Amino acid sequence: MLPTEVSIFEVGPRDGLQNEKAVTTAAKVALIDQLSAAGVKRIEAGSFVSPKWVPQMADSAQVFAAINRSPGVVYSALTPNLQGLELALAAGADEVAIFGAASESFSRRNINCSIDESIARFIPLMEKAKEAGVRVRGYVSCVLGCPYEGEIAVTEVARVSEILYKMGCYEISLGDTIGVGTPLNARRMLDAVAARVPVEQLALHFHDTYGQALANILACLDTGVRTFDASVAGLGGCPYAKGASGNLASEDLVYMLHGMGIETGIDLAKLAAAGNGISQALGRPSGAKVARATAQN
Ligand SMILES: CC(C)(COP(=O)([O-])OP(=O)([O-])OC[C@H]1O[C@@H](n2cnc3c(N)ncnc32)[C@H](O)[C@@H]1OP(=O)([O-])[O-])[C@@H](O)C(=O)NCCC(=O)NCCSC(=O)C[C@@](C)(O)CC(=O)[O-]
Repeated sequence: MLPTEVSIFEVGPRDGLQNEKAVTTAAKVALIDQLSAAGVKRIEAGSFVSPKWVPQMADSAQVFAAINRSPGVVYSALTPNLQGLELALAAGADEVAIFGAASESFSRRNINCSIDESIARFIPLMEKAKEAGVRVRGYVSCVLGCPYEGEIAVTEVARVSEILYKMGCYEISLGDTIGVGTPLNARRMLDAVAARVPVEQLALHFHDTYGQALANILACLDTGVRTFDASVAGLGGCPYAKGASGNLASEDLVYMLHGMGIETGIDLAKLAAAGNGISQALGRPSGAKVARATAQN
């Protein structure tokens, strides 16, 4: 059965802007404030990773300090280790996200350790987050393919997802990091993970490299999954995934869902304005088809 409402997890300020060189802190803050004003309730506002690895996110504490916190909005931060969690807590993040992978090669390139080592690193983070009363989301990258290893077994995706879930992550976001998935294999992957983690605790995170992200979501909509990650203006990619392009544009996802009678709580015109604003700051047109369509009218 199709849902009547879903939750959109906005990753543009983090997943999108982690790849952009010249974005000011003020532009990041303006984007986040426009997103909350558009009715977005879950916003990944930054990450507390090594500034040597991702200098674009080095001002995340300043971003958290400057945003105009809207009641009912959860402002989240990406954290790879205990050090990141402590910085995120000091900055006032409402929740954090750990990130692992279903590919050994990607794990090494992205966080400089094996999958097993990453899990060991997450244990003290999970304990400290629990103590602090902060919820933890878990990402699994490369669920439909890896830039270094190619195809990834769904059994490995399900294994890593189940470990993160059992460690206490309240939600597991399944990332098609390089956007190579197509609808039938996206559905097969989700079914395999949902056999080991309750489907209501899963989220889908599709990059749109080959223009398949909406089709993939459509193929998975009747499974019971209720959370979809997307990035305003289609910003995104991963600095450690060669060839990764932007995420699915939030505007295009909201357009499709509203057209199907599925509520998101988001005002599409305001969301598109937020996407246009950050695209202007980046000096290029928005990657959202909705933005292009409405600009022509
Ligand atoms: C994990 C590490 C830190 C390991 O990096 P490392 O070099 O192995 O770490 P280390 O523990 O040896 O520390 C080295 C230095 O980093 C510092 N450091 C250590 N941790 C932190 C921290 N949290 N915050 C700030 N500084 C930190 C630490 O203090 C030390 O500083 P130094 O003594 O050299 O001056 C590094 O590899 C890293 O930061 N990686 C992050 C890469 C990243 O952010 N990738 C993009 C996000 S993932 C993604 O986009 C995919 C996703 C989530 O969207 C889903 C999908 O699409 O698939």
